[in-house]
Amino acid sequence: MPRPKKSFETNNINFRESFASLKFVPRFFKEIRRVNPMLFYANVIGRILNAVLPVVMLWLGKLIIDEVVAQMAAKTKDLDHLWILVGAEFLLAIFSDLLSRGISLSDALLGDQYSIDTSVKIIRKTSELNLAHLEDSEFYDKLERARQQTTGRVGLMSNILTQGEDIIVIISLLAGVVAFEPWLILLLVVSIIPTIINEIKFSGTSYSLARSWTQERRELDYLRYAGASDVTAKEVKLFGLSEYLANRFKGLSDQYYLQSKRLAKQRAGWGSFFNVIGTVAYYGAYIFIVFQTVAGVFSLGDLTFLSGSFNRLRSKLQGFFTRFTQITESALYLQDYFDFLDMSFTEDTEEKKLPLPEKIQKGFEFKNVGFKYPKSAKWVVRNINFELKAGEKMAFVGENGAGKTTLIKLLLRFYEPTEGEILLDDVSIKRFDQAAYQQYFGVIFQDFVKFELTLKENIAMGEIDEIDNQERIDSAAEKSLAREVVSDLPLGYSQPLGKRFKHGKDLSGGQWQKIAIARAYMKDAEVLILDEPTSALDARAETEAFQRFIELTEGKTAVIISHRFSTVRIADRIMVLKNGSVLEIGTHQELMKNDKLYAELFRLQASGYQ
Ligand SMILES: Nc1ncnc2c1ncn2[C@@H]1O[C@H](COP(=O)(O)OP(=O)(O)OP(=O)(O)O)[C@@H](O)[C@H]1O
Repeated sequence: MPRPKKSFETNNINFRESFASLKFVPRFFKEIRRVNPMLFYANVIGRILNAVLPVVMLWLGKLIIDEVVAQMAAKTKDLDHLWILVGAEFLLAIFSDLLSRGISLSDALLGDQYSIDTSVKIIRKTSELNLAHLEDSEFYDKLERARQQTTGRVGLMSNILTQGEDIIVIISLLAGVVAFEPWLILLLVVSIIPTIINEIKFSGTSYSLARSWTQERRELDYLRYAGASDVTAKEVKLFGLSEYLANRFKGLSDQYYLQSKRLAKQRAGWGSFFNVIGTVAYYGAYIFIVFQTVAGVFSLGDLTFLSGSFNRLRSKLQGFFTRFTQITESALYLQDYFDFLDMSFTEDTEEKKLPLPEKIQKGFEFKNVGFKYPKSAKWVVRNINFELKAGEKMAFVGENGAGKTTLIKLLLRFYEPTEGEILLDDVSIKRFDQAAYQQYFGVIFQDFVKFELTLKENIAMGEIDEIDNQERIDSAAEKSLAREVVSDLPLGYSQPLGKRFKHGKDLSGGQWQKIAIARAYMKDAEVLILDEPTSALDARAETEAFQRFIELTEGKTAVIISHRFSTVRIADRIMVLKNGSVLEIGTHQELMKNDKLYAELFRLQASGYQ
């Protein structure tokens, strides 16, 4: 389906809004200073020194020329003073060069450290989010904007510091010019006004364009990934999707390119026009200075000092305003970043949190639980009533989309029920601290993560603090049948998994699952949840894995979701879900006797094996 043409003008940011974003700059600098205080202060001091150098150099230049002219006219020449001046200028030139290099170096180092710091902050913040955020596309846009510009923020730092430096340069040059000829300031103002108008005109436009395209940019990233990644390569090749994906990518990028080009052309066009006006004003001033020199009011040294100062002032002021727009624009990204860091994910209940029971006494109870996903009007589950008793092994079965995983997400407090409540030992689970409560569970989801790290790390992810506890890792691998995977691999536990990195080895679906199950055993959790963890195991391995699971989790509470009835029947009780409601619940024998959906599905599967 062709995508409608997109315009960004509707949400264009104006100058006032751009200006307001500057309020984030102090916080930004506090963060940079915290990253490396020594380097930061060295940078600032270096810049202050660097700022006074231009006017000192110009002044020295003027003194040298005046001295040369005086010596030319003198009968007996005495060049000592002149050489001192030239020597001083020479030393200053070397110092200035070293200083500039030192500043660039510290900019780069500070920038690198700051960008590491922000990336770490973003990763940490993302872990505070709940699932509702992570499944919300608007939220992703925010995250994308916060993540973007990590390097842009580094540019922002040096831009702001340069701006401060330039303010000192401008003040010192202005003081010099005013001391000679206050009149010139008027011409200076005239020469600079066009630049200001130009900058105000375009302020915020690039940011607005980028912002209005956040979602599309994510789409472009995705298309790039879908078209060129090891994960999708098989299907892209077999179904011949490469052209389709490339064209879709190109179509969307071209739209962005065209808008961006239009903006760049407008900017360049107006910029050149205003610059011509500025140059005319500058030459007006220059002619004035030349006339005054010819008339004998100014010396030759004054001429070089004034024309040099005026020219520098003009370019510094122009740079000041252009940079100002760049700064406000980057500060808008800064706002996105701080907005993201400041997002509050704490629950709004003020009630004091209760301590979790050390051992579950009674178990969990779902009381009239109903749930709709955020922004969805559909009840995914409703009127759910059941108990998951302490120490019980319960299986959830039901057709695709019946709501099994959703119940698990509610039990884990990834979402709050829309109606009803869930109790743990007769206390609403909302009363416990969320993070502590979630630590209670060891969970393997059907879409568990295949970390492209070493095999050992993949198992240890279940309880990462125990990564050096080889005994525990061995035992988890033993219990989950992952031992044989370890011994099959040339590097054993140190084997990098996946194909992304050097020496990486990919595993079969079943081998990955065994490792994921080991992760669950790694954690000595009160409650274990396995959401279709054995779907890729062969029949023998699956039966063995489940038998072990039941034996090894003796006394623990567990929920298993599976579509294989031969497995499910081992559970203490089975809950059958249909269209978001509990259809029946009981032991295998009870449900067979009931002769409803469970019995029907069981027989259907059993007949398939005959
Ligand atoms: N994040 C979500 N946002 C909106 N709807 C969702 C979301 N996740 C699941 N659903 C919907 O909720 C319903 C139940 O999904 P759920 O994953 O709980 O089913 P399931 O019984 O585990 O299915 P399966 O056996 O296929 O894994 C489905 O109709 C699905 O479309």
